[in-house]
Amino acid sequence: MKITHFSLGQIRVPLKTPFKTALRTVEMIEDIIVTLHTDTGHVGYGEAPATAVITGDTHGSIIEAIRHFIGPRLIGQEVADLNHAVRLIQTALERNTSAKAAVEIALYDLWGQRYGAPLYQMLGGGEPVISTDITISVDHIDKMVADSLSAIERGFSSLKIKVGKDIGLDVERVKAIYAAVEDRALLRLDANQGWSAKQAVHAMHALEDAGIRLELLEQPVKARDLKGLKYVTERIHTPVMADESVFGPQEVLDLVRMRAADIINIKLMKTGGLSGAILTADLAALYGVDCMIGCMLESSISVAAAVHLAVAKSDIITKVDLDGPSLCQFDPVEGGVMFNESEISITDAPGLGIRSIRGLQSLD
Ligand SMILES: C[C@H](N)C(=O)N[C@H](CCC(=O)O)C(=O)O
Ligand SMILES: [Mg+2]
Repeated sequence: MKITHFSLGQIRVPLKTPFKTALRTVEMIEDIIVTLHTDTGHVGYGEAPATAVITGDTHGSIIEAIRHFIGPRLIGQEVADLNHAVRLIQTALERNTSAKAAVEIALYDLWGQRYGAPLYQMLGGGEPVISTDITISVDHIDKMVADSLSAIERGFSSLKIKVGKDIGLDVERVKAIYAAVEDRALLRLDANQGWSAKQAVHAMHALEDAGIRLELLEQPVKARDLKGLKYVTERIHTPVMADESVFGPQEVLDLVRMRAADIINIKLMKTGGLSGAILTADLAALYGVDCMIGCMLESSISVAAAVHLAVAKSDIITKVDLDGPSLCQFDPVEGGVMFNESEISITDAPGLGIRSIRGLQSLD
């Protein structure tokens, strides 16, 4: 099975409710889709969101990176020579992790199809069912409480509460949600870099002293502020997770050396795809650092790849934040992974199992 050509497209999927974090507000997923075609008639699909505030990737940079740097290198490559093709992708240009991730995902999709097996089996197997949390956007307190209760009614037992907008209000937000939810869901906080280290410690002490038990606090301080992250980690009881501070293996090593956080959030769009995510997870495991698998605002194309990885690495990846598809008004994918609110399951279909993508607009 050889890659003959590639094509680029875009999907637009409105969100059920605006996604609001300390970094940005988004109402629609508008991701770039890459399709790899082969001489056997098989197609592989990948997806990249333009999360400029985190990865630096824009629609323009993703298209340019794939069209002129990464895609042409894959023409004529044998899918079975996976490691060689991955190397071509990863060395095509610096950074551009979302563009690399999209192409890698499409390649791994083909790799599974080449051997007639679902991707998770190719990656080592596992129980093909996982459950995800759901994000509660930062908003007025009443709205966040209502959104949390509605998520519980939809069957979610783990809520990722976005904070980081206003320190005083954030404490009140979490207290109100905690009281309303009672013990029906586990709460995770994500400040998306919105606090200073001192503010984070102050806020978390206020919550901990009030008897509020939280599963973890994600990325309280600026991405580059590893000293600040360490300052927070050393002073609060709640485990601290690094997200924007850790893209791949290099940052895992920095984090481990400094003992700056307890957990890391692995995302395919930060690692440049599955190969980097596997390396990152294995390295974290070597140092006893717990892992979450997360996503950006992605639909069920690239999130499917993360699901396959989560299943195959469930011994290392113990926390799941793959709620992108649950935030969408509709699923643009025919086939593939089944997203049913908090429950995510994988069928026996080879690769990612994607049969077609609805509403895919060509960019060629
Ligand atoms: C969608 C996911 N639950 C999430 O919250 N991801 C964010 C970044 C998403 C974005 O801004 O596109 C995170 O973990 O920080
Ligand atoms: Mg985060």
